[in-house]
Amino acid sequence: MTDAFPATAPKLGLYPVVDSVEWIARLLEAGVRTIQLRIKDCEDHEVEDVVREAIALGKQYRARLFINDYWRLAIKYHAYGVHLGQEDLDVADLAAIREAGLRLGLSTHDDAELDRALALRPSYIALGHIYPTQTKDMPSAPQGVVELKRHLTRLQDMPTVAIGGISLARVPEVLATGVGSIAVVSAITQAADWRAATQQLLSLVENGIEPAKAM
Ligand SMILES: Cc1ncc(COP(=O)(O)OP(=O)(O)O)c(N)n1
Ligand SMILES: Cc1ncsc1CCOP(=O)(O)O
Ligand SMILES: [Mg+2]
Repeated sequence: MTDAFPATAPKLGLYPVVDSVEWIARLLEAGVRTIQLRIKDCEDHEVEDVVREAIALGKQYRARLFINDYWRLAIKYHAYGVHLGQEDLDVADLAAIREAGLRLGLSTHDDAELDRALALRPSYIALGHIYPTQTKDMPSAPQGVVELKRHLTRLQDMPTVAIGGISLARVPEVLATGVGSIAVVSAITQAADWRAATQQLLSLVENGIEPAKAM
């Protein structure tokens, strides 16, 4: 059996996914403790400064900062973790990520992808997209909360994250599935008042989550 990736918190809580150091800084200041830097379609050298700064901020706030896609830079600057999709798995050096001590989060959309992800023993598994989303072109249909709940039955001892089209109003029905974390982009970045939206999301999603013993 393959070695497991390092553990993360059993429940990751509110998990904003953002595309700049400015967003990382303001959300960490607002109390977010799980966050992802997601900048699409750049070469490593184009994003290196941003990734390095984001990782430094994550450490300053003792936050769980995941780098999407740029796993080489995440290793180079000792990020808390990396988030990879199924296509990324075909090219990333998973052994190097694990040996560097980084946590690994994986995207899944269906049972076959869940099988593949579980076999890799990642730190968390993300399930999506739950609802229609304007933020990313998705080739598949939204899975909805009934399918999410069915998938979660296979993930009893695995930290889980739901993503895709999750608005403040939809949070209660997503949380009712038992998922441990809610990842959002537009619910924060497109909100009329991002600070108020973040506080409302934090109190809904993190109410009742015990502080993790380890990061
Ligand atoms: C928490 C979380 N879940 C899923 C994704 C999507 O990742 P991926 O499939 O690699 O697609 P891109 O984000 O790279 O377009 C995510 N980023 N975060
Ligand atoms: C990156 C990603 N992966 C699956 S859905 C999605 C976008 C989620 O954005 P939003 O929360 O605005 O729907
Ligand atoms: Mg990706």
